[in-house]
Amino acid sequence: MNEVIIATKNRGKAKDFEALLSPYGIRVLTLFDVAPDLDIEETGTTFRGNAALKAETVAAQLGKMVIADDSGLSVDALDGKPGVYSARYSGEGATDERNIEKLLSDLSAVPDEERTARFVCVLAIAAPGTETRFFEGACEGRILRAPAGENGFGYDPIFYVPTEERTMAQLTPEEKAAVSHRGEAIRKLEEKAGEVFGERP
Ligand SMILES: O=c1[nH]c(=O)c2ncn([C@@H]3O[C@H](COP(=O)(O)OP(=O)(O)OP(=O)(O)O)[C@@H](O)[C@H]3O)c2[nH]1
Ligand SMILES: [Mg+2]
Repeated sequence: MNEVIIATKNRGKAKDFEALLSPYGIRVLTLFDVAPDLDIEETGTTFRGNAALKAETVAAQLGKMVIADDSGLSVDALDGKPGVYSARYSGEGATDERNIEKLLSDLSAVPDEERTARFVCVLAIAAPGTETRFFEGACEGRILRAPAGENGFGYDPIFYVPTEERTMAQLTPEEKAAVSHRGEAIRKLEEKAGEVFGERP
């Protein structure tokens, strides 16, 4: 297993996967490499549903094993929002910057001690003729009042990780991999690598 197809068009996620999988000598291919014209509408209402949709659509199209990641930010003071809508939170033409702006504005009246949140990641692994499998991870943190840090993507600059005493965007890719929701999900997958990918010869 030298290559893994991740059914994503999010370059930030792809970088996270590269940091997570390069230590194993695994090269990451994304939809930009294998199916650039494919746009999958995320019609699900759960991370699991959307992860399955993305992985199964691409696996069926390519006839190969494919991993998809559906993930997002769940903010307690907003009853779990933006959740599965994290990428689209600021509406049509959403960007990471606009999503951050909207979230900070929605939370402007929320006191520091009530700004708890978690990142959630569900990985789905699909292959033709097999049952799709799922691996989940989460990372607890707090939403700051202003961005800090240049690394990562999405909401990373406003997501403070108490155990690291920095935002997710202030961590190196390796540090993020060690504490992130995506890292936890990948490590759970890894424990089952033999079952998922087949035993190495
Ligand atoms: O700061 C962040 N650090 C992270 O580590 C992270 N992981 C997820 N997110 C947010 O949740 C959306 C996923 O939505 P999502 O799973 O549909 O992915 P996406 O639409 O961006 O790409 P694709 O994989 O679907 O092609 C992303 O866009 C981000 O807003 C993150 N934000
Ligand atoms: Mg998406």
